[in-house]
Amino acid sequence: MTTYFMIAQQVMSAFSLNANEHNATEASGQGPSNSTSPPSITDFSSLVAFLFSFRALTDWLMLIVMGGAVESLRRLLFQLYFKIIASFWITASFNQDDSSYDWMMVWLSKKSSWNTVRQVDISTRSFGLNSNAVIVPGEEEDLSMLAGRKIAYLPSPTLTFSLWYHRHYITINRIQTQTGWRGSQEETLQIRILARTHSVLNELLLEAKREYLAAQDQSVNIYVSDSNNSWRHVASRPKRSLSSIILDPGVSELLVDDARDFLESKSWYAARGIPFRRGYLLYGAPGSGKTSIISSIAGELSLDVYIVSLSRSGLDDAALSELISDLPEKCICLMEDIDCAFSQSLNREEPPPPPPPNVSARPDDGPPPPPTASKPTSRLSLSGLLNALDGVAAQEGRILYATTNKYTALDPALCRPGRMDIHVEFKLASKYQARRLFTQFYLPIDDVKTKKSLETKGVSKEIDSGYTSAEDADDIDLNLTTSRRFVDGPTYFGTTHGQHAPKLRPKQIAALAERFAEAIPEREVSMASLQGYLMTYKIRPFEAVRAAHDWVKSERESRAKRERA
Ligand SMILES: Nc1ncnc2c1ncn2[C@@H]1O[C@H](COP(=O)(O)OP(=O)(O)OP(=O)(O)O)[C@@H](O)[C@H]1O
Repeated sequence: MTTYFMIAQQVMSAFSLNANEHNATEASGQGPSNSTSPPSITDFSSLVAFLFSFRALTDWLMLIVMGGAVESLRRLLFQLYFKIIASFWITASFNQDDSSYDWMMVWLSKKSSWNTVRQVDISTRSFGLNSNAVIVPGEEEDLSMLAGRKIAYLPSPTLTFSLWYHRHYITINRIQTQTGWRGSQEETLQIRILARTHSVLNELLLEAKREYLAAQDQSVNIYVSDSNNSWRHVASRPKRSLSSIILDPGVSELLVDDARDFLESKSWYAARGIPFRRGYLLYGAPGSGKTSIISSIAGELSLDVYIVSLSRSGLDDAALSELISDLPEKCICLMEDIDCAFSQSLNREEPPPPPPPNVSARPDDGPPPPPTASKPTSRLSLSGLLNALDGVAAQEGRILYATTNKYTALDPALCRPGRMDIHVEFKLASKYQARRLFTQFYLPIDDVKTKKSLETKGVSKEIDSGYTSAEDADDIDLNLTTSRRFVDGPTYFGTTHGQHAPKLRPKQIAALAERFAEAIPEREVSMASLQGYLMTYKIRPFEAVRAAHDWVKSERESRAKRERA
């Protein structure tokens, strides 16, 4: 320590000497010099010599060691302090891309404490919900008819919020981090709970998940793969009842029962060492209900649907394998139009198609060449697809549905059991289907049920069933057309929603449906076109029956024209 005093003395004496010299110069009348006069060389050299003397060096060393020790101690104390504090807290982070983030955001948005917070974010994001789980109080009554999107309070990302949950103090932070140079942001929700054990976090998570799923009970979640090969939630669709899809007798039951049985048989598969996977190949005519039945089954079994678009640009074997292995344990994986995944036929034995004819070589007056297949956009190979379906990385528990209109174009390896366990053909409409579609179209069972339940609750208000209340259908003007010309109003074609169909008695509908089915030839038109036809007669069931013969004739003609072309 004495060294420090000596150094200080040396420095002081050097400077005081300098100052004396400076004063003396000014006093002698020579005025201040422009250049600052340096301290004398002997003083500096003695100072430097002193600073680097052995005694000084040991003192320096001691100073460094002591400083280091004090700093280490300070850091240690702080670490200890944070560890002690952290031991009272449980911190959970929820990444924006994960479903749990949506659960928590919906859970938070429903906390009444947001009503009193002074700084909040307002959001119209539904977090994957179709329902009114995310709303600002009072919105339901005032704006629900007008607002397509519900609004909610969310914690502002700039502040830390706190609330009490089951007598535990919780702080909430929304952390936004810049992820790319293009300014894209990633958000993490961080929840800290003042608790010693995880039980309160478990409770909170289960509550959030339960509430979320309850709000979502009436919808099916749709996920698609994005360009980064990760799954992104894109929509929640209302569940479609199985009875609304009219297939040949037994087909719906076969598909649903088999899938349900599969989901309950995990241990059976494990005991026999068989991969716990199931594949269904739905093939046949376009517009025959393949996609519709899959979405219905998803609703029936409460499964999310993950759509793999095989023709997506940039999708290669590795990306597909990554996507499939990233599927959740129980879900539906849907590959639509599996035959269109490749530019070439999905048959390994078939040679590739010949190159398109040279345009200049074509005779000028010759017929135009047949349209060539569109350019391949995905870099997927058949073996890549086969590996993704049942390779080592393939996800257990998933149900695969593949649809195609060209069954014979598929490679046998793709269709073999283990990859596609059940193949179901979807044919063009039968008379049975036509009859049931007609009945369903003009006798909406759900509306009848809703009306009944409202009546039993004593609600006298007439509900809008989409049907006129004419009791006697025979009184209806059957020649009513959907095209109307008002004196001053617009001219339009189609059926406006305000126009209602006559309310028919079940017996009348059955008789009409029978006549309608007689007019529809067996397996000639698709269910989708039948549905389209009935839509044009939405309010005119009698006319729909009367015009059915002509419609079938015109359908045949246009099909023949298409085939000739
Ligand atoms: N069997 C059916 N019962 C009720 N509606 C049907 C049926 N088949 C088709 N539809 C209706 O036709 C439309 C198209 O059906 P969907 O997309 O399910 O057919 P698809 O067989 O998947 O056609 P594609 O092979 O062209 O994809 C839907 O609006 C659906 O309501």
